[in-house]
Amino acid sequence: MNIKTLSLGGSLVSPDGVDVEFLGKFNRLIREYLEKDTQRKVIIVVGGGAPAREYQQAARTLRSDVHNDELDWIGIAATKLNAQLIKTMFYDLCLEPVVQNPEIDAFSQGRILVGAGWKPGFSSDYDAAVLAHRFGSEILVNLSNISYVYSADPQKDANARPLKNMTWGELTELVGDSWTPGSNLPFDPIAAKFAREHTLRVIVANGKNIENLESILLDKPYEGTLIH
Ligand SMILES: Nc1ncnc2c1ncn2[C@@H]1O[C@H](COP(=O)(O)OP(=O)(O)O)[C@@H](O)[C@H]1O
Ligand SMILES: O=c1ccn([C@@H]2O[C@H](COP(=O)(O)OP(=O)(O)O)[C@@H](O)[C@H]2O)c(=O)[nH]1
Repeated sequence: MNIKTLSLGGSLVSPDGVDVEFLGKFNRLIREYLEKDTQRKVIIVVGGGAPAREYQQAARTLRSDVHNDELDWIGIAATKLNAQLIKTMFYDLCLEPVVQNPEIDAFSQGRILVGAGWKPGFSSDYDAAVLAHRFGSEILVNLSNISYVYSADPQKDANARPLKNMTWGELTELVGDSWTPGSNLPFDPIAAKFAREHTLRVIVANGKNIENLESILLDKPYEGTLIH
C-alpha cells in the first residue's frame, strides 16, 4: 500500500468563501491519481481557513478574556465544516467518517481518509503528522497558499527568500516553538516538534499549482520546500 498524507490548508478550501474552482481541480487530480494504481490511498486533513479566523476574531472582540482553548475549539469547528465538504466531494472514495481523533481512527475502508481538527493546542498540521506517522506515509505534503517556506513572511517582507531545503531546527528558528490559535505559518511549530521526533519529511508547496501537486504525488521534481 502506498499512502500519501496531505495537510490541505484552509486557505485553499475557504480563503474568503469556498473556492469551488480550486476544489474542482483538486477533486479531478486526486481521482486521476487514485485510478491509475489500486495500491494508492490518500489521507487529507483539512484546515479551518477564513471562517476559523473570522469566528475566533469575533470571540476575541466579544470577550477580551477569552481563553486560547476556547478559540481553538472555534477553529476546530471550522475544520470540521471544511472537512465534511471534502468528504462529500469524495463521497464514493471516502467511506470512513471524518477523523476527529487521529490516534484512534482506522483506515480500512475506501481510498481516501478525510481528517479534521482534534483538540486545542495545535493546528490541523499536527493531526496530519499524527496520521502520516500512524499509517506509514513517508512524506507529509503541506499544501498552502505559498510556494515555499521563505526566510520571512512573504506577505509582509518583499525581500523574503524562498528556502528549498531546510532542517527541522531551521524551521523552528523561523516559526518559534509555541502555539497561538489561528496563526498563519507555513507549518505549525507543535506539528514540527512531532515531525522531528518521528523523523517525518514534509514538503511545503502551493496547493493551487495542480501540476506541481501531481509531480509531488508521483515523486517527480517539484517546486516547494523539503523539511527534514
Ligand atoms: N516564513 C514564512 N514562509 C512562508 N509563509 C509564511 C512565513 N511566515 C508566515 N507565513 C504566512 O503563512 C501563511 C500560510 O499559513 P496559513 O494562512 O495558516 O495557511 P493554510 O490555511 O494554508 O494553512 C502564508 O500565506 C504566509 O503569509
Ligand atoms: O487539531 C486542531 C486543529 C485546529 N485547531 C484550531 O483550528 C484553527 C484552524 O485550523 P488550522 O490552523 O489547521 O487551519 P488553516 O491554517 O489550515 O486554515 C487553528 O488555528 C486552531 O485554533 C485546533 O485547535 N486543533
